[in-house]
Amino acid sequence: MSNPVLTVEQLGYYYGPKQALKDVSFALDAGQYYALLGPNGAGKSTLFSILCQLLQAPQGTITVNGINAARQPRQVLKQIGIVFQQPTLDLDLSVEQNLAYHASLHGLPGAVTKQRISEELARFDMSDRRQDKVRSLNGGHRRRVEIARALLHQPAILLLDEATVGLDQSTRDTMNDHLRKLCSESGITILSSTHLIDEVRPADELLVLINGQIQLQQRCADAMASLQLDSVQALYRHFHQQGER
Ligand SMILES: Nc1ncnc2c1ncn2[C@@H]1O[C@H](COP(=O)(O)OP(=O)(O)OP(=O)(O)O)[C@@H](O)[C@H]1O
Repeated sequence: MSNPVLTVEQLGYYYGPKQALKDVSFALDAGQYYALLGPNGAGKSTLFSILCQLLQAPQGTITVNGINAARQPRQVLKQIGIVFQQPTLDLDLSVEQNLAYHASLHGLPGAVTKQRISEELARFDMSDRRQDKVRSLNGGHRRRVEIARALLHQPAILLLDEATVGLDQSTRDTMNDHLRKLCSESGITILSSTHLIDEVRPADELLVLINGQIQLQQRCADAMASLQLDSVQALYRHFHQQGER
């Protein structure tokens, strides 16, 4: 039987009269890469803001590793790492200082912090940039540091909100390779939102969110096969047209 790391049930959210999420339900398994695909305005950022407790949903239930987020919010936050759409590193601090600050917010002791920083920077091939100011890094390397930072407290789930926006194609490809490897090697679950169809790979688990509603949760290749569609683009078009109706 599957034992989901994250369960979302019947989530709803409104901005005034505008309903941004409607009856959103899904479950994520450990060690999988999930692509959350949806056009601008679909509700991806709203969903992420609720998952990391920046917004409170008036409807629905979120459970992480069996812990109810409404009842034990801090316990759940410890299980979640997030990289926001907008960069949030301090450009005038070094890579290490940025990471150490995050570790202190999570209450990690000094020795553990040093070791985790070494491990995460090594994972992203960034060890030699540890003492450099973030300002001196290119966009792709800054993103790597943000992802390393989000992993320092060893969350079960990593949320990436359009994390590859603004990066060139080859940097995006490298980043996407890194992220899939992270899931298979470390057992972490990644939920990565994007409106870029070419970021989704046939082996990914796919969640399609349109107009605040989940239209599909299935392995991308399986969904293509069952609908007899020959590309991720065609699959997305299919659900986009359905969502517009
Ligand atoms: N603060 C807000 N006040 C009013 N409406 C909002 C607010 N934030 C988002 N919305 C609306 O809620 C809906 C969902 O927005 P959201 O930003 O979650 O979508 P998204 O899929 O993340 O889009 P994008 O890819 O453009 O970031 C949209 O219709 C948006 O206009």
